[in-house]
Order: sequence, then structure tokens, then C-alpha cells
Amino acid sequence: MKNTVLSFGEVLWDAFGDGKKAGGAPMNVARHLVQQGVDVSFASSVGMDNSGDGLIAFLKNSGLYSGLIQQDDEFPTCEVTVQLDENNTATYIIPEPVSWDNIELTTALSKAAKAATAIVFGSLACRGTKTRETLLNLLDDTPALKVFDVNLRPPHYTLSTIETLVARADVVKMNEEEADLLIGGGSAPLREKIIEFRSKYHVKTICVTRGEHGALVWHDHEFFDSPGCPVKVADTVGAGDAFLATFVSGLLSGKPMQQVVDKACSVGSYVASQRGANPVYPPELLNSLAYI
Ligand SMILES: OC[C@H]1O[C@](O)(CO)[C@@H](O)[C@@H]1O
Repeated sequence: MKNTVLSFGEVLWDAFGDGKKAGGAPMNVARHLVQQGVDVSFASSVGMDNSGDGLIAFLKNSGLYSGLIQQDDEFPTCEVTVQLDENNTATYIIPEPVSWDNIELTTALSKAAKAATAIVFGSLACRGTKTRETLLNLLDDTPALKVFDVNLRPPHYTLSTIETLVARADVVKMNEEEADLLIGGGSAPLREKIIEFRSKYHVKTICVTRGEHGALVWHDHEFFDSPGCPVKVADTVGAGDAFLATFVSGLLSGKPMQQVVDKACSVGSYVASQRGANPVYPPELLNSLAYI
């Protein structure tokens, strides 16, 4: 049977000093899955405003517009201010409340969740009760592989929400800083921290991304280490989302795990070398993804 991924959560405009780009981690993951030829649907909510119309146009162009995109008449579409430091590492100022804080549990959404092979979700859209409850309902009623992208966007999380989500996840992806925060362990080697995390939560797969130093993945009781591919960073926006999409796509199609991790790192690096979260893949990158 064909794999179908449901990506759930925020869609927004990332406002850089010189213009806006469509973003939101789960939307970025969905957009990368589309580029990689994976059957994906995306669930979110936009406001009834010009900004929301613009996002709908973007989603239509990207093959991501469906009955799972709600239009909220209460809250506005989200516009995030992206700030880049001297290394082009991004931090985000995210307004609240916005349309995707209000994602409703609809029949279409429940149906999509039940039919999905995998569901991808993150912590940001779960900052408020409404969307969090919707997601928890979906997760509690589907056999899909549950992929949690920790993706902390301070101050928009609480440890209790993160624990609730990790407890339902099969796959957890975080970066090194997030691992330090969630697992602690000070200067202990990353492998020890991952084992410690696994002793608390019965997830099947743990991915820790390390920026230009690649990623360390624990899967099926084995570690897979990828050294990464350093690039000149344009901005870090969406690099982790690209990693996750490539990882999920490789995992679902049963590719050899070491290659899956290497490819995920190379697509993440490509995205870091480009402006914004959703650059169109050059043919050589696309060809490199047709691996065995
Ligand atoms: O989703 C929150 C923020 O994180 C990103 O998805 C990047 O990972 C941005 O596009 C967005 O502003």
C-alpha cells in the first residue's frame, strides 16, 4: 500500500528583513515531502485576511491545499519575525493567538489521520488548548507512525506539553540544544543522553541533529552517525524540517538507515545554504534522493 503522511500544525509567513516566505515547520516538512514525491496531506488553519489568502495561494501552488486547511474567522493569519544572528542562525518572534491555535477536529481530519501511514507534528501548534486537544484526539485514534518534531520555539512550550507529546510518539526528532534541555546530562556524551531518554520514553527512533556536524540517530537498538556536510549558511530556517522530511520519507520506504540519515543531513544542509525553508531542489539533489 502507498505510504501517506499527514503533517499537522502551523502555517505562517516568515518575515525576513528583505521579504516574506511561507513557513511553519509542519508545512515545511509537507512541502519537502511533496518535492520528494511522497503522498502527503497538510492540516492547518489560516485567517480570513489577505495574508491567509496568500498562504492559500502558496499551498495551492505546492499541492498542499485540501479540505484540511481551515479558515478561521476569529484569529488572524500568523506572521513571524525572523531574526538572524552573525552566523545566520534564526530566532523567531511568533504572535499569539493566531488562526492555527484554533484548529478544529473535523470529520475530514479524523479520517485523514486514521488513513495515514505517518503523522508529523511539533510543539508550537500545541501551545494552546484547542489545537493541542485536536491533535491528541487524532493521535489517540490512529494506527499511524507518530513523528514528533520537538522544535522548541521559546517561550511557546511547557515541559508538560512536551512530555505529553513524547509519550505518544514513535519517532522523536530534536536538535542538540533541545536534547540538553529535555534530557539534561550536562557534558555526558550524546549517545548516553539518548540512551537515558529512551529509558524514560518508549520511542522506537530518536534523531538528534547537530547542525553542521550532521546527526546521530538511534533506531531499532542501533546508533547511526552521520558527520554532515558543512555549507555556507544562508539561514538555518527550515533545515531541521528538511532533515525530518527526508528522514521520514526514507524510513517509510524501508531504505537502509545509514543512507537515510546521510541523505537527511545532505538535504538539511542544502536548505541551510539557501534563503528560507522551502527552496526548490536542484536536479542533482533530487537525483541523489533516488537511492536504494
Ligand atoms: O514553525 C515555527 C518556525 O519554525 C520554522 O518552521 C522553521 O523551522 C519557521 O518557518 C517558522 O517560523
